[in-house]
Amino acid sequence: MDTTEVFDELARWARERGVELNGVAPRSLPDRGIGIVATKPRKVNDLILHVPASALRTLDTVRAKVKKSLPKGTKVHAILAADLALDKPTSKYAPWNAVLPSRESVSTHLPLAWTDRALHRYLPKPALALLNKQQSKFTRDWAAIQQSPLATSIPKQEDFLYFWLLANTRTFYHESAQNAGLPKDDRMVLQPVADLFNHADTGCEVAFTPDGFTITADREYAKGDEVYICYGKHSNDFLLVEYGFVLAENRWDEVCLDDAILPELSRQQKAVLEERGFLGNYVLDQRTVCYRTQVALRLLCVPAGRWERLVYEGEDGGEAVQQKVDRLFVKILRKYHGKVEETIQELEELEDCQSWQREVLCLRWQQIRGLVNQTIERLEA
Ligand SMILES: C[S@@+](CC[C@H](N)C(=O)[O-])C[C@H]1O[C@@H](n2cnc3c(N)ncnc32)[C@H](O)[C@@H]1O
Repeated sequence: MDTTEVFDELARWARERGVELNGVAPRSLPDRGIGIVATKPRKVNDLILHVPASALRTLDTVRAKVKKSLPKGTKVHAILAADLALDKPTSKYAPWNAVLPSRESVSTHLPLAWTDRALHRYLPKPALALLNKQQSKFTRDWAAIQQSPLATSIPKQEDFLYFWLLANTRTFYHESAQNAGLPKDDRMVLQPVADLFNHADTGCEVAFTPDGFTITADREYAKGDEVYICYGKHSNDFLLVEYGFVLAENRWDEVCLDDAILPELSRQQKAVLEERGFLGNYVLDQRTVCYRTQVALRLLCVPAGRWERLVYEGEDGGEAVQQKVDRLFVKILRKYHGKVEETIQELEELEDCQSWQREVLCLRWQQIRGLVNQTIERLEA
């Protein structure tokens, strides 16, 4: 079957299960696999997709054998991944499975699956922290599989990782009578066709009731336009680790400045900040420098006693302190800019990695450099 036939077959199969696609259809798109495109003009508030609860893949649709085999307390994420892994080509989900991204695509794009783990050291600090959390969850879930009778059916870790990452990138949060008693992070479901929408920082409205999901147009779409949803107000570090891409334009993006500011602080200053709950997690976005950063910079600019008054009595220290803080901040940002440049250069010279991985890491650091530059210019204006 060619791709058009595969998409037509999916749409037919989905409609048979009560899914309504109104003037949208899946298409292959450059650099982002499959996406959803308007097949006729769409107006604001048009209902473009409805997926009834009966068409969802949930804990309740998982084969009894899978559920029974896994230890009590296994996360729904792992259960769905195991169920996907055990699907045969003749599965009733075959037309849906036919549009899943390939193993190669997943292992190229998602950092947890990168075979060259040395590349992880080029992830910005928040991305690396997220990756480490993801790794712990995967290790826990893989241990559950290995302890169970499913270990013989899913013997290879890389196979389970592929399906685990599919579940990670394609599930939606859903509340129903069936999952009401479960922890929030276990209320995960897979839904056909809706899982083909790509992400933008603003997108169509996704809503659910116990009866299913609806996706409604957030604006007008011309025939041929790609229709996006927004997976959440995510930074590019988050998108890179959780979904394997970064956006060129992302109004929710932010940059962590810990590697710029922490080296400027003495051990004693770090202890003071730690005690007061202000050590680390310094963040810059397109418009603002976070309050935590302002607090840390003030400690570098005024005597400790005055700093206490500034922080605890809500004084900002006036124009004179702010100017001192801004001058110091520019100096710190310039130094950090140099480090970012070095990272970009190192990445550009990397040879033993896939070009996409080098490019996405370079792009991320170029975005960080851009935000740092923009802030220097704003402070100096
Ligand atoms: C829920 S799926 C969306 C459908 C997916 N494109 C596919 O081919 O099946 C999420 C995945 O789509 C890709 N994706 C979503 N939005 C993207 C975007 N704006 N740019 C590039 N890739 C995107 C990422 O690979 C992500 O992990």
